[in-house]
Amino acid sequence: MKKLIIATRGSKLALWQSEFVKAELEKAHPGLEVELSVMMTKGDKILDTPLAKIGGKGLFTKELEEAMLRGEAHIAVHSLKDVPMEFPKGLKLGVITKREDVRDAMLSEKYGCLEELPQGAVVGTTSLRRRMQLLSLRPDLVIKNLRGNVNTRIRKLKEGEFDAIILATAGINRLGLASEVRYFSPISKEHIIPASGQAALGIEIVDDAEVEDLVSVLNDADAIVETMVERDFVTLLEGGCQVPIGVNAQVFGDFLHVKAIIGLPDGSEMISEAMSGTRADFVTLGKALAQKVIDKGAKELLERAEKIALSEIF
Ligand SMILES: NCc1[nH]cc(CCC(=O)O)c1CC(=O)O
Repeated sequence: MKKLIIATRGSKLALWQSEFVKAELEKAHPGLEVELSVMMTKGDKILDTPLAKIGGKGLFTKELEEAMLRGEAHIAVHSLKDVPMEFPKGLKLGVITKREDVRDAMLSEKYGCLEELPQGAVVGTTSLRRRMQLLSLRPDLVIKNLRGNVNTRIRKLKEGEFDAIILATAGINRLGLASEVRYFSPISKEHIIPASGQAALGIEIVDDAEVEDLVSVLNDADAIVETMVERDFVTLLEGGCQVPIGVNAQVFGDFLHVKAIIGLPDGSEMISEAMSGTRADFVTLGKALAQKVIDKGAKELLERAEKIALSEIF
């Protein structure tokens, strides 16, 4: 193969991620030409509705997948946390890359960190996972919806609509945006558990051995182990992004630890659990943790969370 085509969204973060993969592939395979094919997805067009209401995951990938299935592109680079668990026939998850910083972060023009936010401060996020964990720490906060790509969200912060906003540290670091705001403060995983797959890239590929072989140089063993555990956990809970689920696994040498939290969007009821094992347990640990929270009533709680999310919040 001489030329590999990457289907990509046009947002700054998507372009950064696709350019990164292009550069890495061209470095690993001298002589290979990699080209970006930029397209709009439904998720890029609908900017004013919370994602939980319009179907969430899949919204940002469908058009890219269609291009691959038509043979117009070979791969698509996604933030793994936005990648659905199942793929259309003919496509698969070919690569999981090394993770950036997995933590969420608080950005503000006025306050240095969560602890400094005054009573009743207005915090922007549309993620139910972030809303739940923020309100459980600080029930006094006022959570306001905030959509749009990373750059749009920072612009809205600077326009003064919010005292602070919450974004993934990975996106800020990749785009080099930390200096755009006065305060940028990553939030400890003890306070906010990140989303499944956060900070890794997932490369979706056409089911073709040559393509798979070319892109496989970007696989990261630790990221594969960690995100497998996280994705298994979410799959067993049948949680889309309409439901508040935080789950994060981390390997330390041969040791593997995972913790998760699920609950109601206002943080008033939550189930939180953790488990440890060895690295080799990565095939079972996510499922085992899911069973543990299911035994504590997680499915019923998530059903209530979903009803509340769809009816009351937005
Ligand atoms: N939901 C959108 C999204 N998908 C991936 C990232 C950031 C990068 C990453 O987590 O890999 C973001 C923005 C955000 O949540 O702040």
